[in-house]
Amino acid sequence: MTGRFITLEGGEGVGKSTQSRLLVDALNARGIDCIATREPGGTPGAEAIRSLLLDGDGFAPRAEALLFAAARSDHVERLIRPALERGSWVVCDRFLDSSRAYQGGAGAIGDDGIMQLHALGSNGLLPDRTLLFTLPPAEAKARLDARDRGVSDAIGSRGDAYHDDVARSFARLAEREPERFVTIAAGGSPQEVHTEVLRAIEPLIETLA
Ligand SMILES: Nc1ncnc2c1ncn2[C@@H]1O[C@H](COP(=O)(O)OP(=O)(O)O)[C@@H](O)[C@H]1O
Ligand SMILES: Cc1cn([C@H]2C[C@H](O)[C@@H](COP(=O)(O)OP(=O)(O)O)O2)c(=O)[nH]c1=O
Repeated sequence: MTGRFITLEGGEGVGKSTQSRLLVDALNARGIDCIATREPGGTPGAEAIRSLLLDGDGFAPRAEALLFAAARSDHVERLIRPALERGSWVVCDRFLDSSRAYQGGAGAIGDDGIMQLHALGSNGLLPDRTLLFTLPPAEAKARLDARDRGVSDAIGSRGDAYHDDVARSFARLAEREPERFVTIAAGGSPQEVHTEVLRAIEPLIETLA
């Protein structure tokens, strides 16, 4: 029996990490073995690549896309696939669709390029369900200001036009793959958003019965 693979996507500050924690706790409480992980990161090698990508001065667009794909490859091979194969569920804060939105749609690479890197790097692994959180930019910014006190990383600090493009790219992906994506308005309280998350995941839980 393989586990289920759930990813959380959206712009910075929409509440992905908060919802990831709530979801993993809820699944564990139902007796479902489940791990939380994140991208870029999740393994020692991928966390090292995360620091290169986010804490430095940045890379040329193709190198940036390759580094995200390389981090993902290590993460899939060493953590995600083994967990799924032993029957554990995996909840991942960002995954492939972040590369499609940030490097593919808003960046210079395009969707085909990102999907080619993913085919090579991670054997094309796709999530069973992807939750896309949406929030008006001003609300996301207020949450980020409170969390990070004005400090942002190499990608978060790109301008509003870039982040608007990212949001449009995410929306297009969700439109194109309605069977995998569920879009969740993230403006409510953490508990209200969590209720919507559980509603979106319920069909996967029912397949276990
Ligand atoms: N539903 C919510 N309403 C208000 N604040 C929230 C909500 N969800 C998360 N936050 C807060 O907003 C900030 C960003 O949330 P976080 O989960 O880190 O977002 P992300 O992982 O998408 O960047 C954190 O300080 C978090 O505590
Ligand atoms: C996984 C991934 C992340 N990113 C970016 C999005 C974020 O700006 C950054 C990861 O930071 P993260 O810590 O996830 O940001 P936040 O919690 O604020 O949402 O890397 C990409 O550009 N491509 C990718 O494939």
